[in-house]
Amino acid sequence: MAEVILKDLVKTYPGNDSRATDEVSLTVADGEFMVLLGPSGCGKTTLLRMVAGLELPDSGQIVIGDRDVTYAEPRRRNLSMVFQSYAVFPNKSVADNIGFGLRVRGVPAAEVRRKVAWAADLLQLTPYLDRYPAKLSGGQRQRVAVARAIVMDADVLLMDEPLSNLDALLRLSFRAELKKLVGELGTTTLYVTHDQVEALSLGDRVAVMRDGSIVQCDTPTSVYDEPADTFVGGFLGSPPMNFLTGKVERDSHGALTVDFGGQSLPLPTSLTSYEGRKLTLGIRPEAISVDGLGSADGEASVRGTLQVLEPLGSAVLLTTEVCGQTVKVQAPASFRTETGTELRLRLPASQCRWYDPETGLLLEAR
Ligand SMILES: Nc1ncnc2c1ncn2[C@@H]1O[C@H](COP(=O)(O)OP(=O)(O)OP(=O)(O)O)[C@@H](O)[C@H]1O
Repeated sequence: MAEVILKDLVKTYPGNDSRATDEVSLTVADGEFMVLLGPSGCGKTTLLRMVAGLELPDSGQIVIGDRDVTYAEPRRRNLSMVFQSYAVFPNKSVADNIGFGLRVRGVPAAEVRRKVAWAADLLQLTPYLDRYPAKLSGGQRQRVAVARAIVMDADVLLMDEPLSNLDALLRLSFRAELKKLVGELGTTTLYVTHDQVEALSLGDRVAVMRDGSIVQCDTPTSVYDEPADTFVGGFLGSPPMNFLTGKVERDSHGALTVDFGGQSLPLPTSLTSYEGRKLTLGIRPEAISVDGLGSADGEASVRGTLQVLEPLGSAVLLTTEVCGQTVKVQAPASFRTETGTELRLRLPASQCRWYDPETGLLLEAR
């Protein structure tokens, strides 16, 4: 196990104008499960491949443990990788697949057998050790790929979308298995995904990437509850955070409010410097309560016209319109009302995040 330090990593592929990674710095603590999350093309895989030694950075530094491995060959980095494609050898049995790396390394046969049995047991593959991959399910095949990676006793485990080839149910069960396994092993892990639910469920911390940079790196709770900018708030969550832009104005009593076009909310006192300027409110669909459904008194509210009601089983999703802007609300499963109805949407101040609409950055609101 080891700490991984990435410092100012820049990578530009030949023929591309923009940088695939743009001065990315990140420290992954010893034993930490770090998820790299972001949309397609944001540079996640490039970053992982540089850590693995499969790509060399133009500049910057990679330190694993106490060694600078920036330009070290992949096999000198003591890490193992699990890729999106199962990448198991079709002509080798499960046992031979799992033990392959150890045999290449010259580990004695008895030791290989012992470690294969250990990994197979952990990943519930013992009954399949003599089978060939063609006769395994997708989930079992992916477990073989993970088993092959963990037997290597690597300092660092790198995983690139390891669950993306699995169907939804398998993905869900294997995600939980993987979380348990990596937690037990305590290996420092870098895990790439574009699936936000996977990122939130697996990561000790999540580094959210955009256009070659890390925009926010924090615990799943923090990136979800306090998105550092409107991109992160809009990327995480299904449906994502609502954004409503309004102008800071004084009402008839002289109090500063954010006016969304006929309806307003009180302005947090720390944002009075925004008088006369625009502000964007960010609020999660599940943080909004609909009038009459047990919400506390004294909360600020706006009126929203119900446009669509979608029952989702465990909740209903309401699409409402507030001053010409769309606001999604997650209401209890039993909630029913006609479209066109005007609803009172309560927005607890503790759940409201405020952003500068020009920079998209989170503002400290008190
Ligand atoms: N071998 C390559 N040659 C040229 N450009 C590349 C190469 N690999 C990646 N890129 C470009 O670098 C940028 C980052 O790609 P990368 O694969 O790291 O993104 P990603 O976030 O992992 O995306 P995905 O989720 O789609 O795999 C993209 O613009 C991509 O087109």
